Amino acid sequence: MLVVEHLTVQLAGHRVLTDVSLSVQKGKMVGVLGQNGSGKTTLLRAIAGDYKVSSGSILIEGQASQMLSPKNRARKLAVCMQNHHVPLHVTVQEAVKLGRYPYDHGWFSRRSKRDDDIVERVMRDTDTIELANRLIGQLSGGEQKRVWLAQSLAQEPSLLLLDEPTNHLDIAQQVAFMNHLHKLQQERELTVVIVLHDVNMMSLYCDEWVLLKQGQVLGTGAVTNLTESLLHEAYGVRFTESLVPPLGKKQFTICP
Ligand SMILES: Nc1ncnc2c1ncn2[C@@H]1O[C@H](COP(=O)(O)OP(=O)(O)OP(=O)(O)O)[C@@H](O)[C@H]1O
Repeated sequence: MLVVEHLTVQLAGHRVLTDVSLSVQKGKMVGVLGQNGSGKTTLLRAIAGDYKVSSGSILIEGQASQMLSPKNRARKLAVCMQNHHVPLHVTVQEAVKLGRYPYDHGWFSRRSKRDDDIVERVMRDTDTIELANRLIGQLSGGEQKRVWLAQSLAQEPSLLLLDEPTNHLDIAQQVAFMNHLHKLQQERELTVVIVLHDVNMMSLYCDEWVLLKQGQVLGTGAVTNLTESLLHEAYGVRFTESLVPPLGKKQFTICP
């Protein structure tokens, strides 16, 4: 579904990503990990077509990302970055409707019944329907994040790129957000690439991981293959790993 091969990206004359390769199958959720400045956001932005690629290739459903028109790209992939633009004065419903822009035709295009149905459906799926008439500026951080997820889903993407979507959320809100995302991923066979700082959250919800260090891939694989020694190599911090029996998932404890 997504294939990145030997990707190198330079920004302001500095090489930020070097020879990055990864491939993500349809319907899988991949967690991108790594220290601050290791290149996680740059990788997402390069996949989203925001950055020029110095060398290598990015294929989305077999098509070169760079060759897609902005509207075509927006029908295939939706992006929710850390610094998501927040129009505080619009209602939740208006904000979600903006997600239908890839399907507009011309300047004065009218929204169809299908557009309205999709907006309603994604608002139900993300538990934002009750907030429909509230102003964005009056929502909590967690509620706002669910609205951005709804807006992204309104694009009907097959690929969703999320940059630290649970940042600044309390534990309950983090779990609620990840549960929503996981359910949607399963139900719609959504492919998700998600940047997370929380290794344990990644292990609980993702199918695979990619670990970056100084713009290069230190390792990648199924969640069960992530090890304390790789994490130590990436972060310089010691971890001990344990298996949570009912879930069959690894969790990592920091050893200061
Ligand atoms: N537009 C830019 N121009 C020049 N350098 C940039 C630009 N954006 C990022 N960088 C540099 O590229 C490197 C990787 O940045 P990036 O934001 O991708 O890291 P990150 O892993 O997402 O970090 P964080 O966890 O702090 O969000 C950093 O050294 C950063 O300073």
